[in-house]
Amino acid sequence: MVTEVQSGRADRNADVDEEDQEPETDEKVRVNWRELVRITRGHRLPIAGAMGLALLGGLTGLAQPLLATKTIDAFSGSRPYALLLTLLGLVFLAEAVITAFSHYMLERTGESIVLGLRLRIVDRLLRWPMRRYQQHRLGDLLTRTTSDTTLLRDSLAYDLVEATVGVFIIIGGIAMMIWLDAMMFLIVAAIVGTIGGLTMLLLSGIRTSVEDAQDNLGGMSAELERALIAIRTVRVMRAEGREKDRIGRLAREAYASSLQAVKRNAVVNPAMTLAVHGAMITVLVVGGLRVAGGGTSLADLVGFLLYVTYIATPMANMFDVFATLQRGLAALQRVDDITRIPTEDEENTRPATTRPRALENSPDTETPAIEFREVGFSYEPDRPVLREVSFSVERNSHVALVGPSGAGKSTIFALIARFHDPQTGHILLGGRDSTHEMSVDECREAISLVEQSAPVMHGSLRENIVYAKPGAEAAEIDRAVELASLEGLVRRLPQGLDTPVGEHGSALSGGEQQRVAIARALLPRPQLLLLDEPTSQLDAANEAVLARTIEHITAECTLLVIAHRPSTIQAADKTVLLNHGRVEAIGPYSGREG
Ligand SMILES: Nc1ncnc2c1ncn2[C@@H]1O[C@H](COP(=O)(O)OP(=O)(O)OP(=O)(O)O)[C@@H](O)[C@H]1O
Repeated sequence: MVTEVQSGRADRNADVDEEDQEPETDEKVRVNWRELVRITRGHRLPIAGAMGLALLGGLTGLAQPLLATKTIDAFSGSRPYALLLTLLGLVFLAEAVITAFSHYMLERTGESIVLGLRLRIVDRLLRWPMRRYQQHRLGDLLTRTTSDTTLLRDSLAYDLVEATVGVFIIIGGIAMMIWLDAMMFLIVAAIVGTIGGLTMLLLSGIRTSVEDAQDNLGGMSAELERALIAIRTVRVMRAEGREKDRIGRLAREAYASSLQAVKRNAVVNPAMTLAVHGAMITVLVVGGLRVAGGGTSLADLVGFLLYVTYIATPMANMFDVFATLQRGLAALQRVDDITRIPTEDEENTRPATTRPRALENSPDTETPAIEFREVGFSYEPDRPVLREVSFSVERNSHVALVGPSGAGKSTIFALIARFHDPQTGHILLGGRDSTHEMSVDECREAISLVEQSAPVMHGSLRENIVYAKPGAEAAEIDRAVELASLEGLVRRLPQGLDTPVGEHGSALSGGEQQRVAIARALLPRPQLLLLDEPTSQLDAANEAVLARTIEHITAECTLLVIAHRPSTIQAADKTVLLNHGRVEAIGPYSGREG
């Protein structure tokens, strides 16, 4: 076994060297319209269907000026026109129905694309490696999940609809205009092309402004979240005004960036009005002269003008599409930046070398529940937090981890929970190298963790306790409640286990919150419980309850506790004294530890 472990260590060291050469840069990959098209994958059938309908709608629309021309011709030539007029009415109706349906289909597709994107963000955010959460602010992540995806939805739904329908109408309109009067079309194209080109140039800056605005919005949410989480401190320190100024500054920066985008966007409508009116007046003047000179008929001129007005709206929309596309790209960029980050599973691709052996089934009761062998770890290069840490926790024993603040006690828990992997040495869980022979899931299945600031979540007491095992039976819940000495609390609460505990468990005392977390941790019957004892002063009654709970736990499973109370240390079978990341002493309680 030792040889196996040692060869594993060599492998690991080789991996470390490799990782050292590959620092975590997270280079920003600039997304482009191709990515925007890529996210429509899986929705292409409804898009194609809606496009088909849009095409049909466009064709019925295109037929209208032609039918109108024919009707005018028939009317002025005193020929029967009733049939033509009925046909024109029917085509109008058909266009309305088909266009409405294709719009609905495309918008629905936009919504479902964004739904898929949101689910993907949530899934990935919940699976990041732990260190990644330190690199991002919570408020900003929430903004990316909500506000950016909404922006993207608006852009996608709008762009998909307008661009699809618009392209067909414009192409058809252009074809008809060329067919009616090619020379006049060239004049229109020159006017619209020049104004349009200049507008597009101006609009391309919108993306940066929107990205800046969304970044500032994310920053603002993060600052607001910081203030609301620490609201008691904010109020007692009378810092409301300062917080308002800080948050307000980011809000104003978001406003300034948005204003940049708005300014650029403001040119779209006047530019298009200018292009369309310019084209119409030119057509009227040039066309009028040609009708007077006999170069073209009045009906053809009316038809041509109708086509100019007909494509005017989709043309104007195309500029809007370009602007919203820039917005969509800015939002997609921010979404892409966080979904590109590999999840914990994607980082830990190394397969378990052998099937893990469930600790409880292990015939070898001599193997320690957990063993550290010369473990070295640092969060940042050149700042070692743990150095050659070696100790073991025997099965069904109670070991206290003690040492001054910053000694590395919580880091030991983080390594056992596989939030990070050691850079050197080995951690053996039930005799197996947890880093090399077990998957993250398998490691976490064997342990439970009660943090010092035990998070009690919004919901009922029951929901909190059954968190790790939602299908737990009443007897199992009762057992966990009893082990955590919570029977008294459950009896006292008006709705018993179904009483809501408030946001962050605010309806419970600190000691009760800790014991709820213990009950939650014990419910799935872990082999090893990692308990970070509260440092806060507990009154004698609460201290006695905690001591009793710890006694109960040791009868159930192996306990490794970060101990701050002499009573917890004294009750332990073994004490590991940690100082400056090194194990300074191991042995029974000596009085030195507290
Ligand atoms: N996520 C992190 N990133 C960078 N450094 C960290 C991180 N977490 C802890 N550290 C550093 O690692 C060292 C050990 O911290 P750790 O939390 O393990 O100590 P501790 O013994 O549990 O302290 P305490 O009793 O105060 O909780 C400290 O110097 C701390 O600043």
